[in-house]
Amino acid sequence: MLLPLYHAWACLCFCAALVLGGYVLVMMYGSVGTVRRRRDYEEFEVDVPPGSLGLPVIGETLQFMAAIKSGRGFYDFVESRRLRCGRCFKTNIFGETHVFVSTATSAKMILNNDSGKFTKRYIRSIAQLVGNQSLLCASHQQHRHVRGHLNNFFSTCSLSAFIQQFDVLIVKSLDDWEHRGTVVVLDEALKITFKIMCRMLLSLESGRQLEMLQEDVSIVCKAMLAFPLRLPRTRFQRGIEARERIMSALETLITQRRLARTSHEDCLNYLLSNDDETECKKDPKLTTGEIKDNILTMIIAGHDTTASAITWMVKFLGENETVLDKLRAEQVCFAKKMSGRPFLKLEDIGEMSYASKVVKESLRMASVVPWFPRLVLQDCDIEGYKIKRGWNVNVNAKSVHFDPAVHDNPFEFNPSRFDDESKLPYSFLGFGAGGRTCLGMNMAKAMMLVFLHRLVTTYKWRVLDPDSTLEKWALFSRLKNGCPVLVTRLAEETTDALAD
Ligand code: HEM
Repeated sequence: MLLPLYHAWACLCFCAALVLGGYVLVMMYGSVGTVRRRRDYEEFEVDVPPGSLGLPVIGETLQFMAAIKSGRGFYDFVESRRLRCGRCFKTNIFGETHVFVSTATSAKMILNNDSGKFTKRYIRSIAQLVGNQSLLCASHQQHRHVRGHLNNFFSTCSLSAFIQQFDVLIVKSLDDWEHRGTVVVLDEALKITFKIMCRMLLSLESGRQLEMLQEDVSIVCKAMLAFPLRLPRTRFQRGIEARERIMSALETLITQRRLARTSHEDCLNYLLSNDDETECKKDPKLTTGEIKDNILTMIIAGHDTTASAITWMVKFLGENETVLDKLRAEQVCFAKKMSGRPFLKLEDIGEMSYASKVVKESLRMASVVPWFPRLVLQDCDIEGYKIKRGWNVNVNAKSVHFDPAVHDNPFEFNPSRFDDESKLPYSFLGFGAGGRTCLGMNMAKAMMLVFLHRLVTTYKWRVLDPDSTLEKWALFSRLKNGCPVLVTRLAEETTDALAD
């Protein structure tokens, strides 16, 4: 998840390296002919994955940057090499060897990590922003400890308490869409998911405190894509300052909660309530530092991803009338069934069979987190090739999602492909897999389902701009145009007809 960020700031280094690159190239190899011989030699190595390491120093960084700049995203870069070299290939980006794998079997081996040969990449500048006790940066031991506590909170029973709150918030947010006519879905979804995350984590719903937090989180997110230069007014330094403000606001909130001993229905309350329990040597409570770093991590990891996923889902549905009709029929029937009961419950979500497949199919097609980077800790074999310690291996989720050998007609938006429960394991990687599977997976699915239910039973919409260009240098796969749609309220006769 962090590799794209690393590449973002590394691109600045790269520009400087470009100037030096030509010089170094000539100095190191003397002539272009020598460079060619080196590349030819690499291609004939038998036991390492195929693929070119490109030019000395700069590798294939130029091509990588061009793919990202094109707006089609990094997938183009990976896909052209996959077609040429096969499902396991190597390249060199920003001076490091990267191996890309795109089979469900390799995904299983790397993400499950039973051999302990892989670890999530640690990037110092990211750790400075989210905190080194964050799940994204913690050591193996600390990760297990923090994850254990958070897993308990994210269990189904906590989710059940939040469904109604999601629903109230979504109904309120969707209420004024019809008066606006044109709505940019991504902008609206970002507001909704930020509020939901802050409600669920800290019981913050509105007011100046929420606005300030949103501003600061956005500064931290932008800093993740910046060159990590700690000079006054640099983007990175502004991110560090925003982090400090967030930490201090969380510190105040935690102190107030401890002093007042008031109870709230939120994640912070859950983590602090462990304060009262007898100290357990095996699994001690989370420290204030761990709590603060991970609240920030969850806001960052949860709101942008879910908002992007919602946006793609609205686009795919808007462009696939048959699927939308089938979904609307399911949801309108459902709405009639629960008439008299104003808000949704966890059990309702469990009954939304087709809608759940729509969510899954949207995540497959969108591949919001397109690849998962890991660092190789020991030499190993993948797909019959030798992989060296210190290399990066990337599980290329998007290629698995679009592999015709795994998913029939992969470019068709067809939720019914998930009717068959016995699908190849690890063929759907929308939330990752193994010990690093998305912590908020169930929560994200629930948010998407509640949103979907309210949207399709209240509105019809038309996608105004079908452009699928990706936002450049965004944290996740986000639509550049944000998906503008024209919204109109559904006529009552339509919903009545569908329910009959
Ligand atoms: C549709 C929305 C979401 C998508 C597509 C998504 C996707 C992912 C993926 C693919 C990973 C694994 C990355 C890897 O293995 O390298 C991940 C990790 C993570 N996600 Fe999500 N996520 C979503 C929503 C959320 C939400 C709502 C939260 C809120 C808690 C969240 C918190 C996290 C955290 C903390 C991690 C790191 C887990 C760890 O390393 O142990 N995500 N997410």
